[in-house]
Amino acid sequence: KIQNWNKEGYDKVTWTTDVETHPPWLRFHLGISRWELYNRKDPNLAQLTHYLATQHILGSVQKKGGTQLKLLISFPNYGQALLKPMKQTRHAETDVNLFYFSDFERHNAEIAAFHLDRLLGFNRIPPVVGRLINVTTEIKEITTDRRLSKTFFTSPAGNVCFYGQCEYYCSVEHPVCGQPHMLEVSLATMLPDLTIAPRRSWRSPWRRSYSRTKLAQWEKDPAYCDTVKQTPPYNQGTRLVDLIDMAVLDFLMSNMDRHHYETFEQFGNNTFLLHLDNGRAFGRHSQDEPSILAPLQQCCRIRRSTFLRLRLLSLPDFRLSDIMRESLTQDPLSRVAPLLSEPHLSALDRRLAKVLQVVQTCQEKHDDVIYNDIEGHDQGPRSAVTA
Ligand SMILES: Nc1ncnc2c1ncn2[C@@H]1O[C@H](COP(=O)(O)OP(=O)(O)OP(=O)(O)O)[C@@H](O)[C@H]1O
Ligand SMILES: [Mn+2]
Repeated sequence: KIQNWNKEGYDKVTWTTDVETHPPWLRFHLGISRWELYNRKDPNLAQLTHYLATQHILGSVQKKGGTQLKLLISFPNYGQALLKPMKQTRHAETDVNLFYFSDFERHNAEIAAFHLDRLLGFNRIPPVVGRLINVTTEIKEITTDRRLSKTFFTSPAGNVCFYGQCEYYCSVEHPVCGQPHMLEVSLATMLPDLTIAPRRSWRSPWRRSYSRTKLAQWEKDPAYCDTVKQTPPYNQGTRLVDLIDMAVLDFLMSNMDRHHYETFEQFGNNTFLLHLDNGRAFGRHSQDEPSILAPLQQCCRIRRSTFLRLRLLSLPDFRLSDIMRESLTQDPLSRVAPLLSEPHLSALDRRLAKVLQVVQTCQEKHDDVIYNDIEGHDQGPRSAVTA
């Protein structure tokens, strides 16, 4: 209907202060709290991902920031998404001779990370959904980005490809290709603009060296956590256990690339940590990377709520691999092929057992391992099991 569209293809804005009139992305933005990005029971979540997966794409341009190629997608209701393309076949394991900092990003890792983070009860990753897009009609023919459009070509196999302009892997040797037009991508809901909700970026104390030859301090000093514990903001509140939550998430999905994390500035230091950028997770299922658990192992501390959730997910009736498999079937791309192969799903169970083993070893040596974050809080389903 012509009257509902202005000339650029955007919907007519009819929002008022009434939430009922808001598009899902705006509800999501307005629902961000000091403690979590979204409420897991909020029906808007399904709406939001449904819109990302189905709405007409109005604009596709390259997104600046970061090192690998990604696009910013615009929708008629003024919503936006961060697109990461499929760069390697879904189940390809990372080359054993590639360093973590040379690994390609995986679109299915972004999707699976969102599901895992939510099932762990964290709610710290912006909702992500998979989509099959037409590279020709939904990027090439509509982009206003000259730097991007210059990089399109037809491959020898007759597929439509592009590579964009960025720091790593943006070259004709690393093309992103449709088949011949259709391409699997991940679409992450965009956070509120930085002008509205500025974020602070923090370097992780357990950041890797990003060098072929050097070790980071935490890899050399077994008492490293003692220093961190005394350093603001880790010396107060939940920041240290939040970092350990992040390490647990990363160990489960084998993400070695957590160099930074972000927080919303307006909430100060007393707030949750955003788990952005999970594209290098789920690269390998046949091996685990114990060093990712260093924060837990070295600090011997974990939130009670996290510990209880992990124990629950290790029980046969709530097995992590089973609920992940189930959860991932809600994603539209699961119709093309499962988003995580069975070996990746069983790796989750194996790693979960390892996390619980580390906690147990800690408890044998210390008596302040479990950080009680539950007392005085709403006794939600997380407390269904007692420690
Ligand atoms: N959902 C989102 N909404 C808004 N901004 C985002 C979102 N996800 C990521 N960003 C921002 O985009 C930037 C790049 O994203 P991302 O870290 O995923 O890319 P990258 O190429 O892997 O970056 P790097 O090479 O630095 O690890 C980040 O600085 C982050 O602040
Ligand atoms: Mn990255």
